[in-house]
Amino acid sequence: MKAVKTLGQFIIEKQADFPYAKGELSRLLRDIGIAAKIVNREVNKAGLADILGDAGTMNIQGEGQKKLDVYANEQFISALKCGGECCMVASEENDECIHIESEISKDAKYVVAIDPLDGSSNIDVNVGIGTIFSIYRRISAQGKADLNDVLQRGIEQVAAGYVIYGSSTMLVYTTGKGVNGFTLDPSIGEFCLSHPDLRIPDDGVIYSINEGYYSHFPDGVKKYIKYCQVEDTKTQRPYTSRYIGSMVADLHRNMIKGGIFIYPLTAAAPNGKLRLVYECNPMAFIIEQAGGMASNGYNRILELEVTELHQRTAIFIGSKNMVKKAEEMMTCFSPQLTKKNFEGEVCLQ
Ligand SMILES: O=P(O)(O)OC[C@H]1O[C@](O)(COP(=O)(O)O)[C@@H](O)[C@@H]1O
Ligand SMILES: [Mg+2]
Ligand SMILES: [Mg+2]
Repeated sequence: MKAVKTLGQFIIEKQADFPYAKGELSRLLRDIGIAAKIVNREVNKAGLADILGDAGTMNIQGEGQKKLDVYANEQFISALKCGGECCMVASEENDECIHIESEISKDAKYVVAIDPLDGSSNIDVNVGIGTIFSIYRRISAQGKADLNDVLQRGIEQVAAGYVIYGSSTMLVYTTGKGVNGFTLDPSIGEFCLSHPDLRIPDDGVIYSINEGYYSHFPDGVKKYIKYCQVEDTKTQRPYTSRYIGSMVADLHRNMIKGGIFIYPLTAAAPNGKLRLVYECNPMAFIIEQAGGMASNGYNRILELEVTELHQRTAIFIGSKNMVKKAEEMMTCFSPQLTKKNFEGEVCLQ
């Protein structure tokens, strides 16, 4: 019989990798795991629990919030407050950082950035959704943490992970020593190790991009899409197009099967849509740790300067050789695309 290893057991075992650590990061990961289970419980009975639909409020980015966005945000923040290992949270759903100044958190060393519910447009239709989190060590001196603690470049992340609420619920995370995946066993209420040492294939046959915006894409992206569609038996093209519209679900599939996920700058979103701090950096850390690559079309996502909490970026992420090919197309057909020169770009049809 195969022995079951729970997330809690795994975290404790892995603490040996950090001999000088005192267990704070382990407890922080445990707190996130607890909140994920609570959110999962609501997601699983969403149609019954008056938790579908709009909350009637907007976040700072002008996006209408769903009830589940608000619920998940509250649950993760509350778990981080109760856990005592986090001094500040940055969330997609809050304009400003939330300071945690309770007695138990006053010496906390970590800050957390979170997208509590990723794939909001899929909530009401029972399609895979997720949570994304990123953990940094605070860099400010004692006292109240400040914005700079969370505006660190992605390479400074201590840990990152995602939860996917799909046909099963999984928590996948890295602390910079590979990637491990845990499936929630509902019968015992525990995340159990199911995908040890996850690796993304170097090549893949799946490309994921919202092709409905094709006419708004930069020329480099259009050329790459055409490349994906051209018949070539040697490289197994044409590739398959798969787009769920939840970054977590699209990337999780590509992680397992191999593939690329792209959300470029578009004429309608000239800064990109996805957020660097709590969507792109954590996913880039995970994918790189699994052997993949993440770029904004020209540069490594993890090395981008972070100047704003809700900063957006273009992203090309997934199997190494696919991302390299897409970068090649960007460099050739849309060299150094920025918001400024993109607005005037004449797009190829
Ligand atoms: O509908 P679009 O423009 O294709 O955007 C889909 C993308 O937006 C997101 O839903 C944004 O995330 P949120 O739901 O957290 O705002 C991604 O998960 C997804 O990849
Ligand atoms: Mg999101
Ligand atoms: Mg979200």
